[in-house]
Amino acid sequence: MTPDARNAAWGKITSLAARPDAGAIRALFAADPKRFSRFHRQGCDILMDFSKTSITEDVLKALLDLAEACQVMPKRDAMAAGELVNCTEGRAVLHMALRAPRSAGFKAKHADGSVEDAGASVEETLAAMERFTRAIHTGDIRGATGETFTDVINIGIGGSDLGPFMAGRALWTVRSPMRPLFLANADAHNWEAIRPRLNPHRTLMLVASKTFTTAETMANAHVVRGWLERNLGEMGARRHMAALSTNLEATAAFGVPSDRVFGFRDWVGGRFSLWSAIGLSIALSCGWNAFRQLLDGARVMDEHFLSAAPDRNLPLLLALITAWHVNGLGLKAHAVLPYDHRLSRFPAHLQQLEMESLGKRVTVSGEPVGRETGPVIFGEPGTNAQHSFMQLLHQGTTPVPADFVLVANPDHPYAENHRLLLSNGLAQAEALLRGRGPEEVAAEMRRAGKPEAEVERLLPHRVFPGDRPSTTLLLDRLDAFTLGQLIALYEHKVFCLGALWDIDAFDQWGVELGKQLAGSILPELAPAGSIGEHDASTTGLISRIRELQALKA
Ligand SMILES: O=P(O)(O)OC[C@H]1O[C@](O)(CO)[C@@H](O)[C@@H]1O
Repeated sequence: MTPDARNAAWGKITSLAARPDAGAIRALFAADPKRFSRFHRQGCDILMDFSKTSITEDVLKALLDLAEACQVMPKRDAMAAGELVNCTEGRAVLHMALRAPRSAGFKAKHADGSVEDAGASVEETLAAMERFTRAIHTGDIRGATGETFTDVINIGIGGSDLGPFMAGRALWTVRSPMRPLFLANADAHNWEAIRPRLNPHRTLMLVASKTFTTAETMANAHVVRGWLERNLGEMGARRHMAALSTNLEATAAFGVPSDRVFGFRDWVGGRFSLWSAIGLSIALSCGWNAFRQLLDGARVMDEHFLSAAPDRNLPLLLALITAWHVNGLGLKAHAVLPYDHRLSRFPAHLQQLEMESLGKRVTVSGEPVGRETGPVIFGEPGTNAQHSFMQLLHQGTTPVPADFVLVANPDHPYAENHRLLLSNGLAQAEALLRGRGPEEVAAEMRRAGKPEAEVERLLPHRVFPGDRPSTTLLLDRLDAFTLGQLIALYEHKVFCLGALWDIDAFDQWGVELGKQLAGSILPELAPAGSIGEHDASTTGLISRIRELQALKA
């Protein structure tokens, strides 16, 4: 497809979105009693209902034409073929290989022209992870003082924390084999809050870092290693360590025994790495079988993504809905609302997955994108979200599209609570759609006996505009298998958006400058450090922090 075809396809989206009724969702329901059946799809174990968006048959067709013009599916195939789709870093992108059997034949191409059998290293690492996990659980591997391990602390940040934390929280139950703890923040208050809950004799420390150079992770790793050494001695502490990394030299230099290092390859991006060795905390805390099922769930979503027709392809459709909202309707934020408390870290995971991937302003060839890219992603589990930011979604000036994740069957016996939860999730989506007009509000106030002056005064405040879009993902149950599907669905959505916008969704240059500047500011915060050249605000704040610290000293 030529750039002209792409521009024409984008132009079609713009013109459909410019129609005066483009955002009128209620009218679409009124005109079409079959709207739900027309605009929901089932893929694997996930039902996706996008009937509560303003997408019509015309819009859907234009969006699918856009996907074709932007060559989303050929780009998908290039990713699966191990091409260097992360072009700015010259890397293949093969998180799909992490959950595929070796027979799937994933091959990673490298910038030097060599080709790697991706499945081989995946198979080897998974086997090592399984042996280690099982040996820890049976007590064949014990701590320095002969006690079994009860707690696993994952020390990592970004993709080396958010994915495992999210999945671990979703799958862990009181019957699970080990208790997981996560140490991410450079702020040692994080460690101070965790430390009293840990017994050094029974704690296994995982240093999770793709690069093994991330400042926060290495600072925390030194702190926790120091704590273990004080309690168990230097050699004893080594028996409590493992590393999850691509940087084997650095893990050795840190003192992690080589049989405790679980590697992965550079074709695994940090925010896509929970399926790799980075997921070891999930296996240890929730059990090997749970981790395996998580991978299997992701694999079935991969197969769906790789084979389903565009019109039935859940990740592509989810991406196209976002493109409609962002590029058609100009909506620049997006809420994620899982109505399942086990998914409470899912929005945090998606914040990184989506915003680190899609927060880009130039195309793969370095030209300005020329249109909006990744929206701001935020979220909270329902019903907590309702008592937090939902006010803005209902009555704020700009619509914020939302994804509701509902789970039909819980894993607890409190059926009443679950009905309450689901009724709220459904009601929020319904309220966003239907709103509440002035007649309805006035009638209700009059029925409640409010004086006419009061009705008039409060009416504008109590009206809900409605026509606010949402998409609902409905799962029968949440377990490792369906969670794997859900996470992979969003990973592939991100890929499709990257392909539509022609950006590199797999690099993250935007995080570099802050890291470098922190490196120069660090010595300047020391009492005797000299302050270098900064803007006046930064200089003023550094001076003031030093003054405040001097007063305390
Ligand atoms: O696993 P590492 O190398 O410590 O990196 C942690 C995180 O830092 C980033 O590179 C930038 O924030 C993320 O992409 C990554 O997930």
